[in-house]
Amino acid sequence: MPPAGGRSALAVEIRGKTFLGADGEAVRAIEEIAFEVAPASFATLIGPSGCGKTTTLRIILGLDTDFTGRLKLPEADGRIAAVFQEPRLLPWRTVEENVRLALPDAEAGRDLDELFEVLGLAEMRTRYPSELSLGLARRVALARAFAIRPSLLVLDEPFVSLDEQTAGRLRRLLTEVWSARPTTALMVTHNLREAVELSDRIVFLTERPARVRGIHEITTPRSERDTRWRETTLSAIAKRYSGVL
Ligand SMILES: Nc1ncnc2c1ncn2[C@@H]1O[C@H](COP(=O)(O)OP(=O)(O)OP(=O)(O)O)[C@@H](O)[C@H]1O
Repeated sequence: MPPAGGRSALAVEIRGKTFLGADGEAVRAIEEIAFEVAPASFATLIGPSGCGKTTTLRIILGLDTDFTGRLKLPEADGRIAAVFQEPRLLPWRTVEENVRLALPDAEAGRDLDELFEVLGLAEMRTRYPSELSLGLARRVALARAFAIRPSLLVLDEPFVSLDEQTAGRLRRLLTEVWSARPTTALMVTHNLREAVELSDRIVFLTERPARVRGIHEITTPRSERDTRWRETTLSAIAKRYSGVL
């Protein structure tokens, strides 16, 4: 149990979510998704295309309130940071300005040297988004998310559309920056390898309308997750959840 008044888990209980489709037909996106993410741990949501992953994140972010169920955020008045597939940087602002704009006024002058350093952005602070590759722009989006010291970090496919080498480097950077500033994190991905590398807990969803198909816990420290461990873990998961690879 967390101490009274301290950080608590993210608890998600979505008992139903229905959209009204363009033709007026009801589209049941989520049937029943319930899971928890322990304080300062990293969880991943994985499931087939169109099963309701982004909808779940939008509900958690408060962008969609039309659902049945309830949510418990890690801190009632805590900050939530979101990293989307598109880095969403302001093109007329430098890298540093883009990151600082996310800070509350009282923290506007805060020292961000270490954060830029750990994300390999120290030399990029005066660049503009148009001068950055997608991989670099995603690093800036990560810097902006961590800069606000969020109590909850939500990531929607942050490595999609990158070549494997760039994606691998970004995953390692995320592990490093998150390990130095652990916060309760929930990521959506299609990529099980990515989930296995980063997560403490993987929540598998079914086809739409989404239900939780199973929850896989990973207790091996990230520093011990070498190639051999990854392959063994992936095949154990594939055996248990056929069709997820
Ligand atoms: N605004 C909307 N209006 C109608 N239907 C919607 C709306 N948003 C999502 N849906 C439908 O709800 C279902 C879940 O969508 P969602 O984007 O959450 O899936 P996803 O798991 O994130 O998909 P992907 O893996 O392809 O990113 C899909 O069938 C989608 O077409």
